[in-house]
This record gives sequence, C-alpha cells and structure tokens, in this order.
Amino acid sequence: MSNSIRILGIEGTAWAASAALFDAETDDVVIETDAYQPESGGIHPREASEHMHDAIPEVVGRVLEHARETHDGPPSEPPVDAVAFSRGPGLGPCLRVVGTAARALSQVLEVPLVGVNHMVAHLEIGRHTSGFDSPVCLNASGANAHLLAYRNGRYRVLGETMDTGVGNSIDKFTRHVGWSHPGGPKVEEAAKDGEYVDLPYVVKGMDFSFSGIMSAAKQRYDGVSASGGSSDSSDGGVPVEDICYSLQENIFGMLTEVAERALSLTGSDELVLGGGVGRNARLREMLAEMCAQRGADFHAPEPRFLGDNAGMIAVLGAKMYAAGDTLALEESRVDPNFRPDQVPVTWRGRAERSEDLENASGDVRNRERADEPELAAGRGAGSDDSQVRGAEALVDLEPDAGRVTKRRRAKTYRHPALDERLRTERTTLEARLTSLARREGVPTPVLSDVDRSEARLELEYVGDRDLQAALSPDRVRDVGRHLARLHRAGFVHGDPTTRNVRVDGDRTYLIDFGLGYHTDHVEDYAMDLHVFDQSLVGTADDPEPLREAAREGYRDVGDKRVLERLHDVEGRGRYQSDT
Ligand SMILES: C[C@@H](O)[C@H](NC(=O)OP(=O)(O)OC[C@H]1O[C@@H](n2cnc3c(N)ncnc32)[C@H](O)[C@@H]1O)C(=O)O
Ligand SMILES: Nc1ncnc2c1ncn2[C@@H]1O[C@H](COP(=O)(O)OP(=O)(O)OP(=O)(O)O)[C@@H](O)[C@H]1O
Ligand SMILES: [Fe+2]
Repeated sequence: MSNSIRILGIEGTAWAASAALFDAETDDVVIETDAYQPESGGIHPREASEHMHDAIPEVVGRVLEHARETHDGPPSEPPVDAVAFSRGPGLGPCLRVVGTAARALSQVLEVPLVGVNHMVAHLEIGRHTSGFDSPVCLNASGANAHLLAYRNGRYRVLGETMDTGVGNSIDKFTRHVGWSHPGGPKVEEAAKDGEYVDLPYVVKGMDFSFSGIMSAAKQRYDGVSASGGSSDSSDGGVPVEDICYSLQENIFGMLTEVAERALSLTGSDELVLGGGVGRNARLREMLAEMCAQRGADFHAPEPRFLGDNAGMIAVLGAKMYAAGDTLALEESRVDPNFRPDQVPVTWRGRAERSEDLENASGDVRNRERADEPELAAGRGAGSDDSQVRGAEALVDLEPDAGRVTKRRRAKTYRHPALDERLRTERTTLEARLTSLARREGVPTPVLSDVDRSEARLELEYVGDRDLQAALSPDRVRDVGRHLARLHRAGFVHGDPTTRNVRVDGDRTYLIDFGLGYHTDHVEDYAMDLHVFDQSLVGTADDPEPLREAAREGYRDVGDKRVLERLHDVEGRGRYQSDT
C-alpha cells in the first residue's frame, strides 16, 4: 500500500450534488457541493435527479482539477487512488446518476470503486474527527433518525424512528405553514422568539415516532384542537414561533433521551452526532448537556460534515479502500433501501490502524486500545453497588432490607414544563402498571410507596441480577410470555429491555414500567416485542436463539397476529421519500 491515500468521494442521495477529495496524509478534505433547491414543496425525486445529472459532472470536475494540481506523482498516474460513492440509502433516480458517474470515473481513471453506505458515512465522519474509538452515534438527518453502535462486526440499530425521518418531519410542518424548503433552519430561527406549548412526546424504548407530534403541531397552528373542535386563540391558532420552539424542545428532547438510553444500555461514554439536523444548535446543546451530566464525551463534527456532503463519503471510502473493501463493476448496483446494519464493517481495528490513517487523524486519542471493546453492561458513571444510575432515574438499592427507592431526577436539558410532565406521568404509570401486571400473573416488585410530586417510588427488591448479565433461552422465553400477558390485558411495558428484567434462578421479573400505556392496537404490542427483540440484538453475542425463544414464549400465551405484525415492523424500510 502506498504511504498516502487520496480518495475522490461522490454524494448525491437526495439534494446535495457533492464531490470531495480526502487526502489521508494531511487529513485535508476539500468539498464542492451544489444544492438542489425545489421551487415549491419538498424534494421531487425526478427534479432532484435532473439536478444530479447537471451538477455532478461539474462538482466532480472541480475536485478532479484540484486533485491533479496537488498530485505529486507523474502525470501518467491517476490523481486519486479510488472513487468512493454513496450507494444508498436515498432516492433511486438520484442514486443511479451518482452510481453511473462513479463507475465511469473509476474506468477512465483506472482506479478501484468503493461503495459507501451514506448513513454509516454520517457516523464514521464523527468518529474520524473526534478520534473516539467506539461511540454511540445519533444520526439526525432528513430522511432518517437512528442510534447506532458497533458490535460484532456491524453497526447495530439500537433505536430508530417508527415513521418519517426527523428533518423530513420538520420540513413537512414548514410546508404546511408555507415556508420554503428546507424548513429546519427556519424553525431554528423562529424558535428564538417562541414560548413553550404542550405537544405530544413519544418514545418507545429506544425507538420514537414523529407523526403524532407533527399532526398536533399542524392542528394547533391551524387553531384546531386535537379533539377536532375549538380554536386555540382568537386569531386562529397558536403563534408559529411558539410551535417551532416547542417542536424543537420535544423532538430534540426525544432524541436526547433515547441517546442517553443507548449510552446507558451499551455502557459507552462517547456520543457522536451526524446528519443535517445536527446543524441545529439547540439539539447540540441538549446532547452536550446530557453527556456532561453523565460524564460522557460528546462530539459533533463541524457543520460542513453534518449535512449531506461528499467529504464523509471520501473519508469512509479511504478507510474501506485501505481495508481492501472495493467493488467490482458488476456488483456496484445502488440500493435505495441500504440499511446501515447490512454493511460488513471491514475497516475497523487492524486495517484502520494502518500507518497511513493513523497518522492522518487529527486527534488520535483512544486509538491505541488493543481490541474492539464490546458493548458492556453499564451501571453509569459514579455508581457504587448500592446505587444504580439508569437512563432515567437514580435507584438506591437495599437488598438486605428488600427495598429499592427510585427517583426520577430533573433532566436539565429538557424544558422544565416538559420535564415535570414526563416525570410525574411516568411515576404514576410505573406505580399503576407494576401492580396491574402482577394481577395478570407477571412477576413484578411490590410497590410500597409513591410520591408523585417528588417522582419517587419505593419498591420491593427483586432478583439478584439483570437479565442482561444472565441471558438464557429459558429466561427469554419466560419474558416473551410475560409480554403476551400484559398485551392480553390491554397494555404494554414500553421499554422491555434486558436491563428491565430482573432474574432470580428461573424466575424473571419485569421492572421499570414508566413508559407503559394502555392500548388495544396490535401495532403497539408488536412494537413492544420489537423493543425487546432489539435489546437482545444489541446486548447478546449470539442473539438468534434468544430472539427465537422470545417469539416462542409469546406464541405460547399471546395473539399470533402480534407476531405477524412484528414481522412487518421488522421488514419495514424506513427510508421514505420526502414527497
Ligand atoms: C439519505 C440521505 O439523502 C438523507 N439526507 C438528508 O436528509 O440530508 P441531510 O443534509 O442529512 O439533512 C437535511 C435535513 O436537515 C434539516 N436541517 C438543516 N439545518 C437544520 C437546522 N439548523 N435545524 C433543523 N434542521 C435542519 C433540513 O431541514 C433537512 O430536513 C439522510 O441522510 O437521511
Ligand atoms: N425492584 C428492583 N429490584 C432490584 N433491582 C432493581 C429494582 N429496580 C431497579 N433495579 C436495578 O436498577 C436498575 C435501574 O432501574 P430502572 O430500570 O427502574 O431505572 P431507569 O432509570 O428507568 O433505567 P433505564 O431507563 O435505563 O431502564 C435496573 O436495571 C436494576 O438493576
Ligand atoms: Fe444524509
């Protein structure tokens, strides 16, 4: 391998026609971007692909010219070592233009082709610029929103949006109020003059959904109450700046909460942010504050690396190229539904620590660690044996007295009104559903005291370990049965992870019902099971037998329509076009 790698990156999944040159020796990234601006409405796939068709050759031409000017070798040598391009996810018509351009360039320049997953690139650019070794990543982009963490050769999706991406949701609201695309920056600007109004807030384990909050936002703007009736104020609706402010508080509060839950579940103390919505200062502020309070490190790349850009494609392309991860022309098809967990991660570890890339990184701290650390059970910073810090609460453990005290402390990153509402609601629900579950034959701790105003619960100490530390098919099957019993009784747990199950020999107890709620929708039951399934995938070395056991247990007691729906939930491609 040569002692310096130079990669031409090409991006064009939706709106950014972009090319970049990454020089691994100097760590320089030169990016040329030509943005597609719809004349009205959101992104039209056909118009966007026409933009790619015109703009990609131009941005590539400029970057190649720069590559030639800065190339040391003889003019007969190609000015770059490989061409990297976004293979997906994205809009099919756009991806095809980019794929065709990349293939042609690789043939003309006689250099290999590297096919990059755009979402993994959003993550890896943060890992590259921070020097973090194994961070949790929050991707907050237009068409996506998800949490990723590395485990056993893949980036696992720990949690994601159950409907549209975060940026697209915001853009739909701004279209409704007549603002031009993209809406995100306009919401950020308007929010500066806003005050807080109540809007829905939906997280399910580490998954979340935006559809409810978005339709409520539109209705309140229009002056229609959620029940369909009277006006919100005399001039028709809630002032738009109040809605923008509150949208940011709730949506970014949700993203920050799930990010904290992912840090807690994985035991990681590093978070990176990726995606265009990451340009929002309020989102970055919330994430930074949450991390500071947990004693975790937070990193957001500079703005040019957050929104779609070819720089991130070139940087990940260089790592893949160094690992020998190139594509033959005949297997270089684009994939509009390319999920990040489909990508075999070839470049981490030995290949990445090749001298070239090691020297190239601006900040090399943490790079020396011997092996890839596995995701570990996390007890949170500063805890000792008698106190556990969960993602939400501080739990004092008194096993000898057979008692635990759980306090939901204020989260200062959240708006105080929202924080108060969530803590009271969840404490009340946890008390009610913990008892209700036991009546349905599901082992849970007995509740001895509740103080709603202090968001404090006193509960029986149960089990001697978390399921996370004692995974077995029998126990997991038991949990499958428990969930089916709850669902038969018309409610969900809301956060059934391997840390919210306590184990005592063969017996398994469900704890932490604060995200539960009453519902008769098959979709909600399937989601509950999906959260458990995701937590098995996120924490077990060999999750398959456990996932099967969970389904078996559920099948013993529950409604098979829920398992059928689970299959749909899992198969749903989350990439949705914006139109
Ligand atoms: C697959 C790919 O095409 C797609 N890319 C994408 O969505 O572009 P990206 O640049 O990551 O994000 C654009 C979104 O980012 C939002 N955005 C940009 N600046 C913002 C800001 N200051 N506040 C809030 N949202 C912002 C825009 O409104 C828009 O919805 C993706 O990564 O999901
Ligand atoms: N009743 C109990 N008996 C024994 N241990 C408990 C009990 N309740 C909680 N714990 C311990 O404390 C940990 C955190 O509790 P809990 O899940 O209720 O808090 P949390 O902040 O909601 O956590 P998270 O949101 O991360 O799931 C549990 O994983 C478990 O190890
Ligand atoms: Fe993107």
